[in-house]
Amino acid sequence: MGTAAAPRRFCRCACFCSENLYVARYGLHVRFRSEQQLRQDYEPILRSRGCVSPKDFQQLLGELEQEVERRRRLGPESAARKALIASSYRPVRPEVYSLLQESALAPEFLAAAEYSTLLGADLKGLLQQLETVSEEKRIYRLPVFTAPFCQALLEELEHFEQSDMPKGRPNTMNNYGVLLHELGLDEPLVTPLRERFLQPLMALLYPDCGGGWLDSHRAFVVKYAPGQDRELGCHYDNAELTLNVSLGKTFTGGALYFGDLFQVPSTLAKPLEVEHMVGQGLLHRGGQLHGARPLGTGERWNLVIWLRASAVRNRLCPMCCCKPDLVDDEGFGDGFTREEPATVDVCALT
Ligand SMILES: O=C(O)CCC(=O)C(=O)O
Ligand SMILES: [Fe+2]
Repeated sequence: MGTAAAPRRFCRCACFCSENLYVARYGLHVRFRSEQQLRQDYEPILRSRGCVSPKDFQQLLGELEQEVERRRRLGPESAARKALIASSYRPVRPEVYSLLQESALAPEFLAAAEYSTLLGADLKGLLQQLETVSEEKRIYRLPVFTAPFCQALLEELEHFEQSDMPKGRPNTMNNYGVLLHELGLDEPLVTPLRERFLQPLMALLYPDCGGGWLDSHRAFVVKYAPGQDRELGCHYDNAELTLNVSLGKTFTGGALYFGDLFQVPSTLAKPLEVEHMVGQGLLHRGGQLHGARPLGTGERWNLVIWLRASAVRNRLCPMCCCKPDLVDDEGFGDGFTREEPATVDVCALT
């Protein structure tokens, strides 16, 4: 008789509360453990970016302390929002909450995923089904959803955005947007998309970055509009791999730019500019430095899926670049696990 496998517990790395804190005013990511450490590590660069007076520094310190506190509370607060949304939010497009159907996916995406599952499929063959945006940076593009599905998802996200429901924000760099798991879209939409379609594709495209070992994700929508967020600073994702799908609406500007991998010391002197194409998704390595140029006109909504492989990140946390210091977390946490993923699910065979 088979016993249902216990749901896996995911963790985050303790560095979440001390590393990579974003200070928008000075366009800087900092490590923050104490005032003394902050001064020691960042005084010259902060000064060069306009943090000059003692008052400036005290203000920065206060903001960092607040950000650390916010990060500490994030897990439980997110779970509470999710529960409230599940009990009292009324979707406008309920069909996007039903289990992902192939009819929601672009034929090109289906074909590429299907090809990837074939015995004997190889990278060369798969590349014939995708657009190579940059061979050197290993950035690829392909249509992901059908136009009607994009439209339905966008309507639903906008309806939620305008509702009075509490909203968690994607990250410290985006103040607008939606976390898909809080909305209840992980189970019907993002997890099946990852497991059935993205996994085989990523296994061929990025076998060396955990593409064949994806076991969790963090999915969110970023929104850029006049008077709201308009651009995104240069960063790398807390993910092994990323899918970024342009959902619309109509807009100008907002192109993505890509530099080198964050581990490579470089100056971002000649980044690669990549325009969005509505309905299409870009695939890139999470560690590839990137950002978004300012929006010109209109509104830009993108679905971003940070794909994670515990087998890779358990060895080295991409945020602190050390062996992760594991802390139990809600849901997928930050994709770390205490055990390695099993190659064979023995439980399911008993
Ligand atoms: O603005 C975008 O489309 C990129 C978003 C992004 O890179 C991120 O949220 O990690
Ligand atoms: Fe990103």
